[in-house]
Amino acid sequence: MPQVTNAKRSKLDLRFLRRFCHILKILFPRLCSRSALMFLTLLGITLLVQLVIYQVGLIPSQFYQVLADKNHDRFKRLVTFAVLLILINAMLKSLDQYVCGLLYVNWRKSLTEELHRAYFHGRVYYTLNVLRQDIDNPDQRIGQDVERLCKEMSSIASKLVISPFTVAYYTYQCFSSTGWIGVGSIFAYFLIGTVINKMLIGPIVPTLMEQEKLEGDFRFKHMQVRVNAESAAFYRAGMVEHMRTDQRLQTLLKKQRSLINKELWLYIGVNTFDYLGSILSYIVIAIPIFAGVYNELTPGELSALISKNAFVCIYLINCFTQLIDLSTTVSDIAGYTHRIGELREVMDDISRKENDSDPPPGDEPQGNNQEVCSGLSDTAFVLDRLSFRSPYSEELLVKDLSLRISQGVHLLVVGNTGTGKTSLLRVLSRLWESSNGSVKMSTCFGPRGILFLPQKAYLTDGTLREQVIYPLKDIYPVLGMNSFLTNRR
Ligand SMILES: Nc1ncnc2c1ncn2[C@@H]1O[C@H](COP(=O)(O)OP(=O)(O)OP(=O)(O)O)[C@@H](O)[C@H]1O
Repeated sequence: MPQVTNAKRSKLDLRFLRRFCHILKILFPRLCSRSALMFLTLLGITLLVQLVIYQVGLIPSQFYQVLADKNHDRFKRLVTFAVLLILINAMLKSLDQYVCGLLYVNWRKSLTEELHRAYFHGRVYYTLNVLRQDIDNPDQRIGQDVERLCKEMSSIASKLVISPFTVAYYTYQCFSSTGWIGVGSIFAYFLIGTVINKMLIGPIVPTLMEQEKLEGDFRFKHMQVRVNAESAAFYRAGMVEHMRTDQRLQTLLKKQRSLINKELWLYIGVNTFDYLGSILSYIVIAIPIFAGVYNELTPGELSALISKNAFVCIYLINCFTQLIDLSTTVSDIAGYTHRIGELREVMDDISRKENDSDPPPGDEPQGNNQEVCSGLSDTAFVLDRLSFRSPYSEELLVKDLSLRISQGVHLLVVGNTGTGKTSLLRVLSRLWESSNGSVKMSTCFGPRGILFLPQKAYLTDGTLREQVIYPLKDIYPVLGMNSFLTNRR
């Protein structure tokens, strides 16, 4: 199987950016879409949170001053003000989490619906699940990977959206307090941290993608047992199914361990960066103090100033460390983006090929030669020197078959198992392409034309009525079926 875990495909590279931008276009279809409005609301709330946080951050320095002056009245007013700010902060942060939740649901809806549109278009779901082997677990990608991507993105949305503003504001504040040396050293520190983290994320993204594939394989095994529980029970196959399911679990756990091992280095990088950052803030503040810039201040004023400067420097470093802390989330997002991007690309490719080989809409289907369905007709199919083989095999199953299939004429196809009886129906219904010759379909698919009954009965969800009229959504206005092709032997 061509590996989707191909390292070339799964890095934080241009391909990732292209795929991510494509997903963003789906999440924000228009400038005034619901998601865009929610995003703007989030931006507003996060800006307010930052304003309040700034005020809260200045309170300790005011406490130093008030306590040094032993001013009782100002102390009481300051306590009331601090409690009020904390209450506002708590409310705004809760609102921020609430909007993030709504954004997540909205994004998941948009992305899943878009993937569904491509998946159920024409015969894409068949080709993807049965004939294409270059994409693993499409169901998991649509069901789980989309969910996780949207969750991770919404969890970092507010941090990312606010970071340009906070970085700009606290850079200015830090510059006013510590000058170029402070700001320069903090920026250099962030740059080094980013480069190291980018290097540490590198090996994680492909491993995460492999782990997601194995996760899908494991779930698929359980689904297989669930769907075929009765058949397995007739065989008394519990033991073998147990062994095979455990095997998939072991492979998955092995990959998870390897991922955790690789993540250890990233965690070490992130945590070292966090704690070194807190020391850096004091070094930055110490420089002007040792240089004698604040020599004329009283001890009380100096404590208040150190507290205020420490707050702005620590906050600027904190803005950067928060961005670096997002490394693990970014590596997850990159993995999911690649998996969803691959699925979209393969589905688009299948759709394009189907559109190229199918007749234009309105003209019902045909084989390779694109002849037009001419409505109701006595003849269903005309096969002219038709040859076909199974996918991935060079050996012809049927060679030069010429045949007319008409209404009222019974036709029995016989042959040993595996000789291509069902495959003939696959070619007639355009699930498989023919190798040579042509199939002319003179009537249409559906209750007024041709209906294929699959070899294995498919009972879908829904009422009995819905089962009977399947695959129609509603009863056809006038029932008139020209012909049925049944695959019963
Ligand atoms: N999805 C597939 N991908 C690749 N090869 C396939 C696929 N489905 C069937 N084949 C192969 O095509 C050949 C013909 O299979 P087909 O199902 O048409 O046989 P059949 O005559 O209908 O057999 P049976 O009577 O057992 O249903 C077989 O060798 C089978 O392995």
